[in-house]
Amino acid sequence: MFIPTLERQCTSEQREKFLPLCYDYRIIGTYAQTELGHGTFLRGLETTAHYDPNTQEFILNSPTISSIKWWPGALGKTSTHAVVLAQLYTLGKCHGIHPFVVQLRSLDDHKPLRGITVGDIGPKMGFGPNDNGYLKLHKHRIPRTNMLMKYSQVSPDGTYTKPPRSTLTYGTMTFVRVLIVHGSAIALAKASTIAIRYSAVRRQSELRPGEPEPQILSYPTQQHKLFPLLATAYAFHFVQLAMMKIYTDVNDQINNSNFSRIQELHALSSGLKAFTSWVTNAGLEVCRMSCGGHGYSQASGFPRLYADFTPSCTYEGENTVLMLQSARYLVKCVRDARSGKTLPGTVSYLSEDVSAVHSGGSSGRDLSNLDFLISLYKQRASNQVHFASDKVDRGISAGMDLVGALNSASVHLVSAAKAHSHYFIAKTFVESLKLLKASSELQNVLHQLASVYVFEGIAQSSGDFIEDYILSGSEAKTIRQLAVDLLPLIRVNAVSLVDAFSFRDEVLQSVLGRYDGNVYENLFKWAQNSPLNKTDVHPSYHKYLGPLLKRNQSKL
Ligand SMILES: CCCCCCCCCCCCCCCCCC(=O)SCCNC(=O)CCNC(=O)[C@H](O)C(C)(C)COP(=O)(O)OP(=O)(O)OC[C@H]1O[C@@H](n2cnc3c(N)ncnc32)[C@H](O)[C@@H]1OP(=O)(O)O
Ligand SMILES: Cc1cc2nc3c(=O)[nH]c(=O)nc-3n(C[C@H](O)[C@H](O)[C@H](O)COP(=O)(O)OP(=O)(O)OC[C@H]3O[C@@H](n4cnc5c(N)ncnc54)[C@H](O)[C@@H]3O)c2cc1C
Repeated sequence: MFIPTLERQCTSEQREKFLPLCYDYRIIGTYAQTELGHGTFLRGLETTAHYDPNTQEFILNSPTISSIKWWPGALGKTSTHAVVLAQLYTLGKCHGIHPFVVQLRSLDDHKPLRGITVGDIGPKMGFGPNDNGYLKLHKHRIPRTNMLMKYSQVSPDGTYTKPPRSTLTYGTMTFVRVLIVHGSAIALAKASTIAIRYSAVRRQSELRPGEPEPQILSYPTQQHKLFPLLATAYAFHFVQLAMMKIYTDVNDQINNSNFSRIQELHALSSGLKAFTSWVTNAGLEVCRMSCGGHGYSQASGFPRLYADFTPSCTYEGENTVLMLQSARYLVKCVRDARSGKTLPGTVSYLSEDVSAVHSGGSSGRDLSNLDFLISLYKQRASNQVHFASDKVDRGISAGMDLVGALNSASVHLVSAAKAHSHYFIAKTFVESLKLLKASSELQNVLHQLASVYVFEGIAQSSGDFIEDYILSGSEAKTIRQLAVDLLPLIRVNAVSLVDAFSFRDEVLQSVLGRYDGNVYENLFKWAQNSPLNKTDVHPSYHKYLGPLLKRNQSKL
């Protein structure tokens, strides 16, 4: 995050000064924004940067215990520099959060500089090798030119020039949220690879006396656990491509001072980061548990995969908060649509009248047709957004201010943002396959994946579709059955579909997911390396177990 922030927030002179140092690894940096007391509420950050026109320096301070920077990756022991987000004060006025480059450690002996106290925040659930750290600043001075001044400036006499948009400071976070969508796709693909390969190797239970124990991948329940997640990994692959394209297009516009789509990008990236990381987080656990006891071993690769992925739901914007950000924009779009404004691409459906198109219960609708089902996802999203938006309006009519009305409707706003994200993902998956240049056989297999993703997505949220009369109960039941009917067809290609992710064994880090499937031999070999097996009799025997046993034996 250090380098992308410099790339996006530096003037051209600052780029020339800082970026070569980063690219050549002459300095190592981190992004120090979060504090002990604030991670989500950025306007509440307490670190201060007071401008001293006499020396043309900023004086940085951590004025309170809660202002200590806390969590930034590699801050504790590794980084020599940081981008520090601080409240800018100049000529006695506060101008809000701004980014500053701060050197933390000497480039000679790596010792912290004067006014800098840094350290590791202690063991965490995962990311063991990463020294997430703390930073306490005490009257630490940096040159005026260390404030990143692409969008806002402080002149030598302390005069402040404000940015075209205050939220341009938040640009790096949007970029990393887009990366996290990619991270979700990768994590779920890894977990699917491990679980499906292992399920093809593992044989368990005797269905009928005398019959060989079947591969657990042959059980419909195992397929029902794993194949929708495999399909989701493929869906997220196509979504992250679409998301990155939108990000790149909007970022190019921003670089040409066209800020017209910055809100749409923020809302989409927030919703997709939250949606994909929540789904992946839950999916990793389903994959682990589908591997039985061996899934719980470090040898499976799941414990580390989960411990390292799960903070994706928290960092870079806590998921609930991001869903609320997305929903806030959707509510604004409903208002804009009602006042006749044209809505941008990813939200234009909110100005369509989808209510009459499909009333549930009419017979003869082709429930296996993906284009038709995507229109139902659209209707569900539109209904939920309008419902939540009407709740906000009713709150305001009842005398609340906008913030109060948004807060009182926030549970429904999160549901609406989830439905919006889900619609975008399902639509993107189906549309991406149409554009794919692939053999008919491959198209057929991918169509099976898209179908099971779309069917299962409705089955798992059928209440949404039934409550709004988008589907009748019997239609929802039919779609649930369509998903189950697809499972044996996907079974045929399941191992090939995870092999297609082509994770090397060294990357997958899983004995269960080995490409050669030679699990038991390698589990036994892996166990030999357990530290406890260094000696046949563990030293602790002589201190504890031995004396205990001997003492009790003497009583016999
Ligand atoms: C190539 C291979 C790749 C391989 C893939 C593998 C990748 C793996 C993943 C990557 C590694 C991940 C490592 C990351 C480690 C964690 C780093 C961190 O956590 S760092 C720390 C992360 N920390 C966080 O994320 C902190 C989360 N908190 C926040 O972002 C903010 O405090 C807030 C958004 C919640 C509120 O902000 P506040 O100032 O109170 O704003 P208001 O709510 O009052 O809304 C005012 C207006 O601003 C608007 N707007 C807001 N944001 C944006 C935006 N970004 N833009 C545009 N607009 C934005 C908003 O819509 C509204 O508009 P309107 O309605 O008025 O028109
Ligand atoms: C592994 C890891 C790495 C990290 N790396 C970095 C880094 O490199 N740099 C950096 O600056 N930070 C980093 N962070 C910090 C991270 O960005 C924050 O933890 C994150 O932004 C969430 O903020 P918080 O911890 O204050 O949670 P909080 O915001 O306190 O969230 C706690 C609860 O409050 C709820 N909540 C908060 N606000 C609202 C609201 N408005 N409406 C409804 N509910 C709300 C949330 O939904 C959540 O359930 C990292 C964190 C982790 C875990």
